[in-house]
Amino acid sequence: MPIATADLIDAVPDAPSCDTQFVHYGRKLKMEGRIRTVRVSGDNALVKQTLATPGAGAILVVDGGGSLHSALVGDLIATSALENGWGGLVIYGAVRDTAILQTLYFGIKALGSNPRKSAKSGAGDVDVPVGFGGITFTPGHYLYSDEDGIVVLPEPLEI
Ligand SMILES: O=C([O-])CC(=O)C(=O)O
Repeated sequence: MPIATADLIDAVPDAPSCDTQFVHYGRKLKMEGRIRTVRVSGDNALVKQTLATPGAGAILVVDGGGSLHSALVGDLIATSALENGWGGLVIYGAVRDTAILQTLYFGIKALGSNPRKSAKSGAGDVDVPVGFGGITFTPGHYLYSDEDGIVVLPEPLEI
């Protein structure tokens, strides 16, 4: 049973928790793992490319600038992430194909949805620190996410 984020914060009161309110789109509501990141603006080629590589249990945090104008992930990219061993997705932006996403046993948090697809130029950055909701998501740090929210620590808590 993974540690609940509320218990984690009680144990480490200074741990950063994300103020952004996300919607769960996948069936898996609890996820944890090392952080990897992508920062993009209305373009999801780097998201797709990154999630096509082995995830080794990492959580991909996608900083889409909070834009809900186009979807950064749909069912094909989410399925690819699941099949490549990613631990889950936190998307500061939109998804689509949500009826299918909710059938996947995979952690997918996003701000909302939009059926419009994103551009595919490949612009953006991979594995840079990104920030939203008052906290920084640093590649290599450890992320816990559940129904209550998201907490990050430099290293997983030893209990
Ligand atoms: O390809 C895209 O832009 C997103 C999408 O629809 C999918 O992942 O199925």
